Amino acid sequence: MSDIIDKGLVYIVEDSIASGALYASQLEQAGFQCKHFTDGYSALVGIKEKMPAVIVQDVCLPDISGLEVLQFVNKQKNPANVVMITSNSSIDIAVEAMRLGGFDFLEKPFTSQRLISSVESALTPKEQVKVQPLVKNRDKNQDFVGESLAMKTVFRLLDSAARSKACVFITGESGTGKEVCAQTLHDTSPRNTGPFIAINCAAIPAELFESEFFGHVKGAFSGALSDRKGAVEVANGGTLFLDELCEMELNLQAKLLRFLQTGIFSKVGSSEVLHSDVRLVCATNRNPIIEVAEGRFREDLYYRLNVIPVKLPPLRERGGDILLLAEYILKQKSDSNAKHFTGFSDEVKALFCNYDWPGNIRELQNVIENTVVINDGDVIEKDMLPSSFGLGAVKHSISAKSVHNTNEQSVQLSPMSVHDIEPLWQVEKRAIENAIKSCEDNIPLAAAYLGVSASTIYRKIKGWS
Ligand SMILES: Nc1ncnc2c1ncn2[C@@H]1O[C@H](COP(=O)(O)OP(=O)(O)OP(=O)(O)O)[C@@H](O)[C@H]1O
Repeated sequence: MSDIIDKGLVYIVEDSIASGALYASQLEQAGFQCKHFTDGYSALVGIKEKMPAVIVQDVCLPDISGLEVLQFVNKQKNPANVVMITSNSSIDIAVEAMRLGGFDFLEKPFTSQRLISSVESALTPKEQVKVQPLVKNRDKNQDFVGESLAMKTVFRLLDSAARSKACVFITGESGTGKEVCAQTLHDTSPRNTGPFIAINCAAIPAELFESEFFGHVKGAFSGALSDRKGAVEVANGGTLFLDELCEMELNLQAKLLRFLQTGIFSKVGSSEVLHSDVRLVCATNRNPIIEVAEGRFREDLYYRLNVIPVKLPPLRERGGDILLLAEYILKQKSDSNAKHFTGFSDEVKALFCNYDWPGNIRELQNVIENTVVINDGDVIEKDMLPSSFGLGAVKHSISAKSVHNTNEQSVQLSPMSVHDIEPLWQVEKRAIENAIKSCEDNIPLAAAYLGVSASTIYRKIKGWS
């Protein structure tokens, strides 16, 4: 026993004497020292006298609210991380607590394993993390570039989110950097020594999703030739990024919710209960509120995941960041293609600043890469830009809507033989393929003109193969 003692002091703030004693005994067995307070005021006095390593507290206390205790802790010099305990009816308060800087929340009833792993991850001191504009991700060779007010707000939010374990829900148009944002959050969090596992919910066939997510045992289904770990298990101690979350099927949403509430799961084909300590970060380029309203996404899961919402602004709303990113990308692409470009002409800068960038940073990357690859020189001039960029800009100045209207008016409807009627999916396939071709294989741009998200196009393409 002696080798596991002294992991640190934990304050348990819980009005139920029986529950407080239970948590204390579970944590003490894991090597923590515990002190139990049965009301908020005595906890405040204890915190003032000595800051513990971690505080575990019920959000509903008999005298003051758990949120007040949390705010008090965060005003102290070296604040401890606070793990909130909630009942099902106080989830809203727990979510608010995460926004106010709480570290994690445990929904009653929870297992001792869940309590211990949450307290262990909360041991990391708060000062460790700092997300700066122009963050450098050394391992990934990927910066998160931005100096605009809109992006500074995002960085501030990531800064406070990084130190907690709370779920982060990233929304934004396609190509706005949701994955870079998730990676940056992981890299700047105390979990950065653990794995960062990204799953694209749109790219995994529904029948394989559960196994990809939770793993399977040998023989669970035909083709399951050996045991396999799923993303949840592989991401243990790190971050699990669920991209295109709204594409997840409803029955899997129920399983994800259960995992979030309990921290436990079973592999497909097995009843063994496993535990994993992951931080969930989700992203979608759909509007989750509409998905919930239209019954495609579970409301309870949405509120569970949307603890810290991060909205990435479209590139057109980032002002000076357009040129900052353009210069950053130009350097990358010039270096990787052994070219010597150092900047853009004033005319190109003005074009870039006035363009709408429906495909956001991904589109900016494509435009610059295409230009760099087929040209030489020091400065990018207007006539070096790919024709698709000019096309997009002109279309935008007329407005995408008016382009669509013009097309609609020019279609002549005339009766045809029933034998000439094409199945709808073929008409759709042709329209999509034509759009992609017209946009020189730039799928986000094609999606923007077709009025759908890029993920819809990727999904359709996958469905044809
Ligand atoms: N702020 C940024 N700084 C540097 N590079 C960026 C930034 N934002 C996005 N990128 C780059 O733009 C490309 C698209 O970013 P990412 O894949 O993260 O977008 P996304 O929003 O997840 O797109 P989608 O919704 O289509 O999956 C990536 O190559 C990424 O590295």
